[in-house]
Amino acid sequence: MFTTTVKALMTHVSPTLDISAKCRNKITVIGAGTVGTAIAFCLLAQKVTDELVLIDQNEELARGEMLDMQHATMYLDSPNITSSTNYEDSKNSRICIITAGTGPERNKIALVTRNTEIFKAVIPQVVTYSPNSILLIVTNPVDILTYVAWKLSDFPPHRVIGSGTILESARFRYLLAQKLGVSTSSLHAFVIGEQGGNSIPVWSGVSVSGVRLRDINRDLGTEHDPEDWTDIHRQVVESESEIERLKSCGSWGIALSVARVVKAILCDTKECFPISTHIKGCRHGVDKDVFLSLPCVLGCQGVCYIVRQNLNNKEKELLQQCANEMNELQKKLMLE
Ligand SMILES: NC(=O)C1=CN([C@@H]2O[C@H](COP(=O)(O)OP(=O)(O)OC[C@H]3O[C@@H](n4cnc5c(N)ncnc54)[C@H](O)[C@@H]3O)[C@@H](O)[C@H]2O)C=CC1
Ligand SMILES: CC(=O)C(=O)O
Repeated sequence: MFTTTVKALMTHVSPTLDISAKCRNKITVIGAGTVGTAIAFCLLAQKVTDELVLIDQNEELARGEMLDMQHATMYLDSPNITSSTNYEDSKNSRICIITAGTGPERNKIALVTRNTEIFKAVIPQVVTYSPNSILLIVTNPVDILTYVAWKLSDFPPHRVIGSGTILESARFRYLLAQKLGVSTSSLHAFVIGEQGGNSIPVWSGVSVSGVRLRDINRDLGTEHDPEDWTDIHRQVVESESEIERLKSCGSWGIALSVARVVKAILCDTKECFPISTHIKGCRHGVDKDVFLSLPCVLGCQGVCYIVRQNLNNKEKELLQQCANEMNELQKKLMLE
């Protein structure tokens, strides 16, 4: 390992540490496509990790992305970046982020089936080499694939997280902030439930500096609202297809969102994010083993708490409906 030149240059003082004995923030990103690479780059640029592994079945792609990032390491405090097709290289990761998947597919059940097959190849390998890791699923449809990852890994639910509606919530906050003329950090607003068209905007909780907009406008987010604030959620839902039309797939929004989630876990910040989690038994009347988004407090163990939002009856009803539909779809996968 130590070449003659290295030995001549430095005196070796400490014993070489077993890799697992080091204090680690090792992150593995599986899927070195557009989204996986953007996530990897954000993690490095924001100095969330200094040890990153890129895994993809396409060896050349992963290597190309690795080299490109390695060439920037002098500006990134010299992180350790590797690429591989071999999961052994992901050994002892703290967090494994899964973005591996197939290309766009309009038929949801066909997409779920294809990506479930990919997960059957990926998840057991991740579990073998990083049995104590936290899984962070990004591949779409993200909620049901988070369930698939939970089933295949047999990890406790707090260690299986889906990016869920984190991006929808960021888009919601951005558009609300634009309309209100305040910064995104000055308002609170969540989109919960299932990622995509069935997502639920929690209008009853939208607030600026603690002032609830519903206390000012009782019809906010309803069909009776003359100001038509619901249009904002419509724009949130349409963002995915609009970006897909314009640049094939969004990457920066999801990448920065995921980087914040990873930082919350590694640094045990207890920050709150709308992410996909096992919501059975939360107090909104869901009794199915489904993964949907609710605001969660994240720390070094993964999901520490699910925040009990004061949802109104309509919002609870939509969440329960989502859970029932998700459960029906899950049965078709026969993973029990
Ligand atoms: N949850 C969210 O909010 C968002 C989710 N996504 C999803 O992220 C996923 C990735 O998107 P892109 O990066 O644009 O796709 P992409 O096609 O650019 O990358 C996917 C990568 O997965 C790799 N892959 C496929 N099967 C594999 C296997 N068995 N083992 C290892 N690697 C494998 C492919 O070689 C490819 O490089 C998609 O499912 C997309 O819908 C994208 C944006 C936001
Ligand atoms: C691709 C996707 O999930 C989105 O842009 O919301």
